[in-house]
Amino acid sequence: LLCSSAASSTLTHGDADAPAAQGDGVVDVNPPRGTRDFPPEDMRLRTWLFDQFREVSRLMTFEEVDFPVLESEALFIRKAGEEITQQLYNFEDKGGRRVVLRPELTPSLARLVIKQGKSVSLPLKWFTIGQCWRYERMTRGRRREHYQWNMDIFGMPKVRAEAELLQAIVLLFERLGITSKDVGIRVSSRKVLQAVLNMYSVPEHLFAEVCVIVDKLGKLSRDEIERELISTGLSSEAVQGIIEVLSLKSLSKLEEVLGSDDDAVADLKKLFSFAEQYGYADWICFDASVVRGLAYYTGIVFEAFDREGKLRAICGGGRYDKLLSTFGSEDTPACGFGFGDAVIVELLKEKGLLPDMSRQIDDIVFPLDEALEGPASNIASSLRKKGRAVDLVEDKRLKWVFKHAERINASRLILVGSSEWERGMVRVKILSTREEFEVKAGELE
Ligand SMILES: OCc1cccc(Br)n1
Repeated sequence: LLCSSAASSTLTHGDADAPAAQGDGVVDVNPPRGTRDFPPEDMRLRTWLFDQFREVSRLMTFEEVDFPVLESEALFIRKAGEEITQQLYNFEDKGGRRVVLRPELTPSLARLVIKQGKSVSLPLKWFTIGQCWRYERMTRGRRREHYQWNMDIFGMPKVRAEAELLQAIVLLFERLGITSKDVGIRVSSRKVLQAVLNMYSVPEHLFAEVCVIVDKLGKLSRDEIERELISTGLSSEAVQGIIEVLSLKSLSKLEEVLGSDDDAVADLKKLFSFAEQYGYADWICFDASVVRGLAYYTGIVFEAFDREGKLRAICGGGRYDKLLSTFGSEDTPACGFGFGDAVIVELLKEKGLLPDMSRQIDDIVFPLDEALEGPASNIASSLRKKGRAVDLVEDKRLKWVFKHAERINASRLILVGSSEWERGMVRVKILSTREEFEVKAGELE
């Protein structure tokens, strides 16, 4: 199929059913820009990572849910200027419906909670792992898709929910061999910002927009942030007050500014005391500058970062008690996080923690001549029914079979040869010890 003259990554096509040709009749075999293929070795790594996500979800007794990658655009139309809503992978389907490839999972989770209505009892602890999309001008060459593990708790109004979610994140990191020396989790509350805006009588409807701007602290210059805040109509005193409070890194300082009976202070003190009991206090730190970039957060917010500061946020989340009413439903307290599949792999590479992802199988069954292909099928079949992963090989020279066994880390090589078969036997080679012996075919396990 490969066109001899074209580069190896292109295909020619002869027949009418072949994919539409581009340019001079060759199809680009690369996936669409900003997206990834997962050939076997990459897929083994991804499966391993997702298995860790699932195991932590099991330990935390979260139930897995799923929903379509395709969602109604209406679920993501928000006016706060978030990057995520400005890069919607949106289009009109053949029925004239406005749809999107979802950019995040929380709105779908919320939609499903609303749909389930009274049929579910609270609190709900749900998780999902799903591909999310954004259409970003490829100027920065960034990816347009990634997979996210989301853990969300509905119907738990107190900071117990945040404490549970933080434990899930720490359990995950520890399973991957990452320590609190490698990663920290910055924790704050949007109620801090709410308190400051109240001090300056900033109208409620500006809250989400101000959060989205303040989330760019550290990404944009302070002047740029101040300009954007002023452009929303905030006074320069309010802007200075926001910047000053959000630079606080100590909870006691925050208490001095906001007072002990402030909601944010009470929530955070409770959360940090829980952290001591859970045993993950050395992972978390108060940082008032954390607001996260999603408009719907209303309370505690958090994000995990690599302490060397080389990477983007590893995961992040927070409380969103008012999201459901934006979909016309009764509000239900809610809290969750998203954990992407890309930054964590960059971190594991940095730390030399990528697991060995080479193939491993149990047995290779190989008939030494054509007349024994039938018995070889029988042997392979019975071993598979006993739970052995069997690669049935034929039409190959024995030298190739030994190389193949090494390549795919087979534990045993089972040779079906005519002299042994006449006596009802097969020859077994244990590849790790080179041990070799005959076994009755019917007694192979
Ligand atoms: O984290 C924002 C985001 C959303 C969808 C796809 C990708 Br890649 N990144």
